Amino acid sequence: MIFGRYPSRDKQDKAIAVSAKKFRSAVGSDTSNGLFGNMALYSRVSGSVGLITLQNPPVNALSAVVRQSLIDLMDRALSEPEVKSVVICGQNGKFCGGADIKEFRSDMTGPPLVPMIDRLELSSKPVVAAIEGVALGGGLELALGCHYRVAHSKTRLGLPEVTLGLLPGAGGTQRLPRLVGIPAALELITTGRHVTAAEALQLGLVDFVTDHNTIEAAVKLALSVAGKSLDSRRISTCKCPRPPYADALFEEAMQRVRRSARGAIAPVACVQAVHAAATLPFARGMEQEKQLMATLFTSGQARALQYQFFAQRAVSRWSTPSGARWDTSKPRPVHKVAVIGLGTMGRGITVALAQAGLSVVAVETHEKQLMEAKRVVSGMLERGAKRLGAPPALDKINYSCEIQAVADVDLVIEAVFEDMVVKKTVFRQLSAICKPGTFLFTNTSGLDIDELAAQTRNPELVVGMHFFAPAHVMKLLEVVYGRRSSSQAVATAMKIGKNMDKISVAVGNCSGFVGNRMLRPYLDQAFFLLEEGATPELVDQALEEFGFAMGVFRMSDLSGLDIGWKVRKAKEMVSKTHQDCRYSPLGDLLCERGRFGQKTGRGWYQYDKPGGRVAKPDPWLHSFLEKYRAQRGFVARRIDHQEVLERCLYALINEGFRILEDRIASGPEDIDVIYVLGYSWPRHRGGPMFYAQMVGLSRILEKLEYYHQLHLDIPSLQPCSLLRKLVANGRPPIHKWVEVIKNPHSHL
Ligand SMILES: CC/C=C\C=C\CC(=O)SCCNC(=O)CCNC(=O)[C@H](O)C(C)(C)COP(=O)(O)OP(=O)(O)OC[C@H]1O[C@@H](n2cnc3c(N)ncnc32)[C@H](O)[C@@H]1OP(=O)(O)O
Repeated sequence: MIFGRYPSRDKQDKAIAVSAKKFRSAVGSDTSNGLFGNMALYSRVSGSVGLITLQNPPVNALSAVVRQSLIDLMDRALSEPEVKSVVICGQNGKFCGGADIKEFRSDMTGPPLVPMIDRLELSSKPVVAAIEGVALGGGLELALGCHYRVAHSKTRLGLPEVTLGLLPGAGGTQRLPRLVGIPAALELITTGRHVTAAEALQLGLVDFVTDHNTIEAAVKLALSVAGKSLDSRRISTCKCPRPPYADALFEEAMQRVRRSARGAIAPVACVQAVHAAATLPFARGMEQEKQLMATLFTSGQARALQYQFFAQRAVSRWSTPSGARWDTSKPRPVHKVAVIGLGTMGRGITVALAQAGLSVVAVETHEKQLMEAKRVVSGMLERGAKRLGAPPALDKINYSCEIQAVADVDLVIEAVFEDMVVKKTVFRQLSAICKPGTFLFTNTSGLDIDELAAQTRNPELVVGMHFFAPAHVMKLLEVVYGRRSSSQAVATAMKIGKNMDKISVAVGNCSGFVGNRMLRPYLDQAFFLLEEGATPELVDQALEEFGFAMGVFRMSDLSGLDIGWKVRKAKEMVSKTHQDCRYSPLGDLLCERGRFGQKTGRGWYQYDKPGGRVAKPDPWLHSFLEKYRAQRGFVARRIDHQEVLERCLYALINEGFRILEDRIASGPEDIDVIYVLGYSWPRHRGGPMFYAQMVGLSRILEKLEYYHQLHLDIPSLQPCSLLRKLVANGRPPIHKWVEVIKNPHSHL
């Protein structure tokens, strides 16, 4: 099976995994001292080197038992007179993925990391870290407490705590700037970026990089430095290099994180902690780090970010209401894929597939458009390859004007225009042309998968793939199963998504699926607020202060008002009279006046020219809104940010509960991952469903009831029965909601 953007990585991992074992047997290690707590192994190698191997699969996280084992084994190495130096490594080719994040949810027990690392650094015998696979967070902080660091060339290193709402609280904020300097430390700690071994070497983060057996190289180094002075090797005793422009550097870093953090507090605390390293002695800097960490550790933002970390992993364990599951459904091998339609989405999908190592047949019916697509796709591949330092996968793609060219592929991704009639025609053609068993996937943002499947001979082979633009960049993929999609088709779509380096979420078939279905009531509320007296600026400001990258109107201008207009016209919403149910024609009226957003230079805002990007309030729009309100009997009133957030977000959340109730998403994590990765929901707020839990389900229910009473003609404000049920069931924590959904009589 050709799967994986990094086809050799598994092999490499396996090779590294055996290296510690092989090394021990090659040098004739003495493991008679046995295992300690099963979380770290001690052996003596090459006569005088104590080798400690962390053993906590899958990533050798520093759980309480591992920390205790490490302390015990270090004491042992120090007490054995034959041992002159120590090497620390991790089992299965992974040095250490950091602290055990699962432990953060409960009261922390076991020995704390900070004194453990301090003691390690104080050791009279040299300690060498043999770093393979990953050294992240507490794992890298452990390595920084060692006196030497040897890394395998394929290792990734970093301090990603900021992405979990924390800072590197085991001395990382104090040791890293002393080792690599303030500018690099600031960048790495505030972004959480992983660096390659080559970059780590350049920065001075590691002392030596090897392509061969890392433990062998580390032991060799340990033997050579035994007995030598460690004075200059203890990072905590080094002075933090402070460039003359340090103040400006911190000022600039603080401005940068405030601008980009969208309200997240951890990046700001990270800058403050590094500032302490630059200005205070080590011990006082550590106190500062501890204080800042204490605030972050118990914050709602940290809980939200850690929830999102696990949610992004949990979505791969998909299930459907019919009983299909990730662990019982096997994907079918796929070698050759066709993409039909090379517009913006088709091009991005082609790039993502080729980068994943798959052979692609790219089809566009008109020669001129095909050539243009080829030029653009090649450019995208070349730019991507330059970034990754790899050759571009140009030879993976064959271009064709003939749909017959797809006859022998294993899988087709149709990416033609978002129009049911056009897509149905293509599906009928595909069903006739493709070899038996070919999967037929459609890229759509909300069309009915069952209707398309009904055009084919084998509806079980049809699945929806909702890509997000740009398709080769965006991490999210909604995999949409229809009523008749086979579990193998779903499993294959999920696997292809993973190969394209995406986080795929399996969802059921309904209008708009999960993401766009929830967006509808959110957008409606924004329009209604304009009718009632708000301006686009006010609504956008409230949403951007909440943490969205862009407010709803700026986003609408960017993506183009005409897109939604076409959909509404197709659904005959524009021409229909809306009697019982409130409908705002504001978007339609703007489109009728040619105001499509940035592309026409006018939309909810004005721009200096068509294609301009800087949104400015538009006096024309304000007077248009005034006239509109007067004509339709709306009396403008003062609307504050709180109402904007409650109306827009609670309506969206309410739809999320309906989606759970309808079993379109199998759990709240699916919705939250979709919203964070696809709709710019602020990650530090976890996602809409996690946010609902943080706000309190009773409050959400109460507010929805309140607004629904005021606006009986807006059904989306009517609290859904699942929300009522959860409140009636005592507001269980988010991970227990599914029990209530599956068993409506549950009292948990
Ligand atoms: C007072 C406190 C003092 C000090 C605090 C120190 C702070 C830290 O160290 S915080 C942790 C910092 N580390 C990280 O953020 C790394 C997180 N992990 C990853 O980035 C990746 O998992 C990876 C290590 C790069 C491996 O990636 P991959 O091979 O793609 O596997 P995954 O699917 O991501 O993970 C496999 C499996 O392991 C679980 N896991 C990973 N890291 C941790 C961890 N640090 N703690 C607990 N569990 C971890 C992950 O959840 C997966 O399991 P699932 O069951 O599938 O969820």
